[in-house]
Amino acid sequence: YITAITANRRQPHRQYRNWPRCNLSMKTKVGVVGLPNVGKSTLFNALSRQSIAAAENYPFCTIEPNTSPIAMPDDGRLERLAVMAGSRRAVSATLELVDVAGLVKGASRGEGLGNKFLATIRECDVILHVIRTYVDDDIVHVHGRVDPVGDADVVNLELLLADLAHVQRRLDRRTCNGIERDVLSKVEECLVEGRPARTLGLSLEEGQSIKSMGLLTLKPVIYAFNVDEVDLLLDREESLQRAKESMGRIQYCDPEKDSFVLVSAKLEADIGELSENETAKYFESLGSDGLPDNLLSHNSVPKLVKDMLGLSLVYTGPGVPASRSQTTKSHLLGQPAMRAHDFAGRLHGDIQSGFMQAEVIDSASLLEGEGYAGAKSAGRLRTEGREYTLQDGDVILIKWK
Ligand SMILES: Nc1ncnc2c1ncn2[C@@H]1O[C@H](COP(=O)(O)OP(=O)(O)OP(=O)(O)O)[C@@H](O)[C@H]1O
Ligand SMILES: [Mg+2]
Repeated sequence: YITAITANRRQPHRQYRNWPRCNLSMKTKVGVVGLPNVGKSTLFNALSRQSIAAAENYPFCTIEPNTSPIAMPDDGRLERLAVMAGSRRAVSATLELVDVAGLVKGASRGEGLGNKFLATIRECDVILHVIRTYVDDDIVHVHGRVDPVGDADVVNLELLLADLAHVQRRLDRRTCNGIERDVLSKVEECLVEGRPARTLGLSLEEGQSIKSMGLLTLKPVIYAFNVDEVDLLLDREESLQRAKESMGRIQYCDPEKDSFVLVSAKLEADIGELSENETAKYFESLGSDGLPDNLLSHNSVPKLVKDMLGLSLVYTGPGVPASRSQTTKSHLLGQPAMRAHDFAGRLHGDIQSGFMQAEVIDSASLLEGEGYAGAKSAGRLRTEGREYTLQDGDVILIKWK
């Protein structure tokens, strides 16, 4: 194996490790959220490059959440490193995508599928908020009109109200004391003013004290503007401007941290079913010569998630089991980046306890040169100790006894 791993610092407590009924999945989850029938399942299928989720033209098509792993794109580094290392398999780091049921006005009070799907979003680490901007009279819009900013406001307000109710319920309890009470009071004030909790910029300690609440408005948000295929292909600049302008008008958001991406879920779903030849013809019929790679959602969205969460890809191998190639949550807690010694623990307890030193080189310079042995004889490998902080794209070989 050669494996790409996103760094984490924590292991579940030994006592819980094999406890089947406890959800201790440490994968980073991306929740696809939005009004009914806006294209969430279509985008989910495009991102997972499979047709897992039913995506039909009627609201509440999705009820039970669908989940699928999505690979972290890395500009082909993993594949090239695997060839260089002569690995039989290359295992990419993944994120877990969760396709949630549509949300409607009043969801925080239990309307629509209400609380059930809110619980699903609580378990996610990032929200991918799908907004319909394409116009198609045949596709039902629950409000009967296409209104990206209005739609986003409805969803954001529901998330905010759900958090407010959740926080107030907790504050009513006598067991809520000390730092937890202080932080929740601060959050309550912020929510009452119509600002999501993430605008507070809580410290690490403050964040930890209310972590178990799984507050929805504390999660980073990426807005996915689901545009018409022609707009994406031929009017990209204009669509981008329109999306930027909409971002400026969305309420109950964090104008500084929230980010956005343009997608055309329908276009990607369509081309996913065509052969290469048919795809070329399809683009020709739309007056375009193709879709640049960086516009495909499975390239753009995970990259954005990676940047927003500050995840880093680290390569290791051989001998590391594929199951270790998981993207984990601990980065999200704002902890300092991972050190070589923590990383060794991620691979195996014995490797951590026997840690001697690490040989490190960044993948770009390794791929430029003549293989690992070549890099070593040219003196380009660094020897680092246990305190070394891993950088994005590092290739690391840990020596242990
Ligand atoms: N960019 C687009 N242009 C045109 N049609 C689209 C686009 N994206 C999605 N659609 C269509 O919208 C319809 C609804 O899509 P989908 O089922 O993915 O929505 P959803 O948000 O998952 O709905 P629900 O909340 O009911 O599960 C489908 O018929 C799909 O083909
Ligand atoms: Mg759906």
